[in-house]
Amino acid sequence: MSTILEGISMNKNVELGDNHELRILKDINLEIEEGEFVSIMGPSGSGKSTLLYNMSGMDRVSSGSVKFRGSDITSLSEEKMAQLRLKHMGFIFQDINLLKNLSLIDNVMFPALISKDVEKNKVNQKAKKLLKMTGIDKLADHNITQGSGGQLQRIAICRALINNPDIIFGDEPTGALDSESTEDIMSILAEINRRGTTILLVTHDAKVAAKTERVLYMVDGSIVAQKIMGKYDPQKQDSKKREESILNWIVH
Ligand SMILES: Nc1ncnc2c1ncn2[C@@H]1O[C@H](COP(=O)(O)OP(=O)(O)OP(=O)(O)O)[C@@H](O)[C@H]1O
Repeated sequence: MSTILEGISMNKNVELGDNHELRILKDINLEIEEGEFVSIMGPSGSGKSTLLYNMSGMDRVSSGSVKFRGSDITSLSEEKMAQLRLKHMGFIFQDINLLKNLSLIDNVMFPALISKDVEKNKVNQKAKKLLKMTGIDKLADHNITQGSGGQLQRIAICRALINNPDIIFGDEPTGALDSESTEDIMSILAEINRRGTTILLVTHDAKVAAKTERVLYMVDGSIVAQKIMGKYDPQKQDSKKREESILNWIVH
């Protein structure tokens, strides 16, 4: 397997005034392999989201570096970083952030239409295919007030997939959803991962982490432990057992 993303001695500090500096990430080294499905857990405030944003180039480390497929992205210009994110990365957040004045399918198409030289027809077809894959093709022409939280999160997943990203970053993508919608979203993400897209997500929920193949645990700005679970196969494995083993692992 080859490494898609590598963080090397990552530190993130913020100035709080009064000559006081908060160390949010402390010398973190992390490799994510192509095709992996990894979750980050840990107590509130331990630095999970900050790690995700620094690994994805949405934020910049204070020292250390991040490599995407072997190339250092730490010192890319804002414009080059934005291009890299647009072409190679997809993002899904707890706060879904869809555009109000666009239909749901136009929201999905939006990141593709920003790029130059795209054929709107092709993008439309791709968006329709994604809506079908996530089971919400009937909602294409609706607006965001006409979808449930779970449906809108599927739209957000389609939007994250429209440019065929190599890696998807999720910050609590199921955080605002009920347990049934959480299961649906995790099944969709597992399918996307099976088709080859790498996924790195932050979650508080052991049920969600149970569907991933490696769980990282952060405390106070450091990764203090990791649990290698292997890929989840719903035909062969009991997700409840995986969830319990994660909860036991966290306790111990
Ligand atoms: N720009 C900033 N300025 C000041 N403090 C910050 C900043 N960004 C993050 N922090 C602080 O850094 C710590 C880690 O934040 P982060 O959001 O990464 O944690 P988290 O583990 O994702 O938390 P949660 O699970 O509650 O979302 C928190 O104490 C947060 O308040």
